[in-house]
Amino acid sequence: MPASQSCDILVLGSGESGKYLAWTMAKSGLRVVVIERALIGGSCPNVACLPSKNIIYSGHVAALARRGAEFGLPDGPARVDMGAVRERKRRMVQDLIEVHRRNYAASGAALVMGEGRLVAPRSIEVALREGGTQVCSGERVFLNLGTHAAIPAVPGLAESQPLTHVEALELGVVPEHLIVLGGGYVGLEMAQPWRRFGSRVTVIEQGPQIAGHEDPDVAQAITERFEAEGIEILAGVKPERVDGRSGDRVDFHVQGPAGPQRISGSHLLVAAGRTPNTRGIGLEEAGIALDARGYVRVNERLETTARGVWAMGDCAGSPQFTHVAFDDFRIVHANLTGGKRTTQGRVVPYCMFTDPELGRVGLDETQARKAGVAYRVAKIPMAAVLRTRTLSEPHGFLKALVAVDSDQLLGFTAVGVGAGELVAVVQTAMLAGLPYTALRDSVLTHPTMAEGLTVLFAAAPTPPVADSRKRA
Ligand SMILES: Cc1cc2nc3c(=O)[nH]c(=O)nc-3n(C[C@H](O)[C@H](O)[C@H](O)COP(=O)(O)OP(=O)(O)OC[C@H]3O[C@@H](n4cnc5c(N)ncnc54)[C@H](O)[C@@H]3O)c2cc1C
Ligand SMILES: NC(=O)c1ccc[n+]([C@@H]2O[C@H](COP(=O)([O-])OP(=O)(O)OC[C@H]3O[C@@H](n4cnc5c(N)ncnc54)[C@H](O)[C@@H]3O)[C@@H](O)[C@H]2O)c1
Repeated sequence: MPASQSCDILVLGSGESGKYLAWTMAKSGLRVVVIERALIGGSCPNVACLPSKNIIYSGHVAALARRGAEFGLPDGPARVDMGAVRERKRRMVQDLIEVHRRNYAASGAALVMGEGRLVAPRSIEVALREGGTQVCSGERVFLNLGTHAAIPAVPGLAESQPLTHVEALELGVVPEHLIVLGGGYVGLEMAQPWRRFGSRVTVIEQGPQIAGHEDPDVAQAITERFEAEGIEILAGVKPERVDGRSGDRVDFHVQGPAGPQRISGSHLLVAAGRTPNTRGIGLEEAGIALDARGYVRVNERLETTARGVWAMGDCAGSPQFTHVAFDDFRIVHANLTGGKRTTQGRVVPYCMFTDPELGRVGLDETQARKAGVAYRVAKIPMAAVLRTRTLSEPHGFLKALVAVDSDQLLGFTAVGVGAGELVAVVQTAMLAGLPYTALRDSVLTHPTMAEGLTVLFAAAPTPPVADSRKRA
């Protein structure tokens, strides 16, 4: 390997945006180099979305097995073999890595394994994994650095060597009592499978509710289901101190509404937000400005403050979803090839893969009120969607916000089975500019979850009905 090499396109980080840019540009004939320190393909296939959904599904199967008698089968085995659960996940991850390797080979993009550090705006020194260093320079440089789990400044927390999602997804044992710090996406998605594998689980959340970015009825529906499974939720508590070591014994001291409280567990998982991987790698020295939270400062075309340098995905402060990181790639690619795309106004749906799932697109009530947008609400319980009766999964609700002075769809929230798939249906209608009545009046297949949208939108109050409207 040469001690230095130059190329047309130099990508630091092989995450979702970086790898697609690399493969696409290499296929168009450009010389492309990608520098990656550890995760071929980035977080999503290795340590985040896909392995977590794999483990979550094992938890789902365990929960169903325990409900076997309800479905006319003898009770399933109570014991879960965590080694086998982990093995299924590892096989999937390994297969995905192979798919990535093949994509690199087929595209012609070079993958250099090592830790990169900017030594000039468009030059990166790589501490190679195999030993030694190499300097790579690019005509254009693309940062796709991602984030890692933040460790809040709670006394004793770092010393307790808590698990993050990375280590939790590699657990080969069922913790006796898992304490989860943070009741957001990662905390909630990770709390439930371990409960289903047999752990006692306690979630500690400093905000007044779990799923803090959602309407209170969403948080309430998820809390009810979690508590029904025996997950203990402590919301609105202030973490004060941690004693002990995760994997052995941990004493978590919090200040709650009823006074001080100690939660003792065997393992501690931190799921309290993310920190960008931008520090200590020469970005600011190379003229690439960071914002106050350490994310790379970019404009709506994802250009950084240094000429010829772009940032994409989580590290650029984009909404932290793989589908957004992918769209960041599309925006940059479009602009490099004569198009004019920006991050402005894009519709970003998401799904939290708890059971019940939470799917959302557009505004919820809290956001609409805050933005001063007048709306009417259609809301039905999931039990009104007949498909949920066939599945014995009647929990949750569907809720849509529709404009007061038109039939425009403003937003949609689904809590329940299949929520993530339902969101795509409403999102498509929103992107097409369809009125809500188009979904209400469609002939949708019976009995599907999507059919529930006809029931939901039939429940939308028709203006003018003064007392069924809500105004900001
Ligand atoms: C547990 C968990 C579950 C999630 N589930 C979902 C989900 O279901 N759906 C969803 O849409 N989103 C999910 N997310 C969010 C999603 O994983 C991220 O938004 C997405 O992976 C970000 O992609 P990215 O390309 O920005 O960064 P990443 O995929 O993190 O890629 C950055 C890459 O840069 C490399 N790197 C960093 N610094 C250097 C350096 N100095 N030198 C060399 N290489 C470097 C890293 O090793 C990494 O491979 C989840 C996140 C977590 C933590
Ligand atoms: N299904 C998905 O799409 C999915 C899944 C996982 C993660 N993600 C992405 O990853 C991002 C990060 O997820 P996350 O769960 O780490 O962050 P988050 O922001 O979603 O949740 C963190 C939670 O921890 C709480 N918290 C922070 N500090 C605390 C403290 N000291 N004590 C108690 N509680 C504290 C916050 O109030 C918040 O509720 C998400 O915002 C999301 O974009 C997406």
